[in-house]
Amino acid sequence: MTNKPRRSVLYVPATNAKALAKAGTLACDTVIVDLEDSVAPEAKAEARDALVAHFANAPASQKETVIRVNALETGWGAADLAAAASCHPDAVLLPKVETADQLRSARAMLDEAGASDASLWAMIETPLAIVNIKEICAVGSRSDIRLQCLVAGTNDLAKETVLAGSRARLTMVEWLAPAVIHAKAFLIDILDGVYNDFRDVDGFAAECREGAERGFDGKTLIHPSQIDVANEVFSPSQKAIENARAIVAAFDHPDNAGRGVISLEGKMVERLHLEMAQRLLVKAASV
Ligand SMILES: CC(C)(COP(=O)(O)OP(=O)(O)OC[C@H]1O[C@@H](n2cnc3c(N)ncnc32)[C@H](O)[C@@H]1OP(=O)(O)O)[C@@H](O)C(=O)NCCC(=O)NCCSC(=O)C[C@H](O)C(=O)O
Ligand SMILES: [Mg+2]
Repeated sequence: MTNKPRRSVLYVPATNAKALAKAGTLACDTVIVDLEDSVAPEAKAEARDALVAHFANAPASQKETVIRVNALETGWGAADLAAAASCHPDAVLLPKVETADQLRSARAMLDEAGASDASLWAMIETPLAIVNIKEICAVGSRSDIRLQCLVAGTNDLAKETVLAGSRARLTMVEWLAPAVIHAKAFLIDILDGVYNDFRDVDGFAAECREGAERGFDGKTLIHPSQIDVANEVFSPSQKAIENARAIVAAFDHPDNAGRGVISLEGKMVERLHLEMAQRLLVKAASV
């Protein structure tokens, strides 16, 4: 887990030069340049060339940049990883991760290619990934692997599990709950999946709020119109910030020195709440 805000994480197909140029100007926290599902099989080589050209020419930016490669098991994965390594992104996102060995292999290839500064991210989007989530997180959180973020792949998970109908989102979050729990246990960030109906602003906002309540650190996005809502929902609210400041101030008061529990506005507040308040203020300062 880092203090980096990852409220709004926008996918951009590597083949879409116009969108790539635009992405650098947008208010999203992170951009994922995609070589995988948004690129047709016959355009994979062209996408790789476009990726390298983009990184060579893009103006320097403070925005976190991630490259999603094709799985190493495909015919494109190794060449994608080599191209990604040459771009020196902040992270490489591996799709369809199902075992810890896939993380070890990708880490070794990146290190060998001189990209040991890039961290790993992993898509969780198949039933086997959920089954193996503990091992994926345990190995991934080691300092020699540096798995920083899990990303829910809700389209692939729906395809694999044939989720459909009015309760599909509810069932989806039940499927994803083990990933959220293990991400928290191993201090790895976790991002919610995409909302395909990008014209449905209310539905998107509702899904963001639900994801935040369930413990996701941010939302993956497919369209610029989704950025502002995600930034707002995944930022600490003004009310939460004021409450956190009041807790910190109360514990700083000389009358409360050495006390483990105090009363604040009619509520019991313990030192664990102080830690939570401090963490929230750090997060608020980072966005
Ligand atoms: C979904 C889209 C194909 C829609 O594209 P389009 O019809 O061109 O949208 P608009 O005309 O409304 O675009 C308005 C302007 O915004 C720019 N734009 C659009 N999308 C992006 C973007 N993602 N990043 C940056 N800029 C973007 C357009 O260029 C227009 O600009 P301008 O003309 O200057 O006003 C398209 O949005 C799109 O391709 N989105 C990303 C799709 C993608 O990457 N999919 C893969 C990731 S999803 C996934 O695979 C998740 C996971 O694996 C799973 O299993 O769930
Ligand atoms: Mg997917």
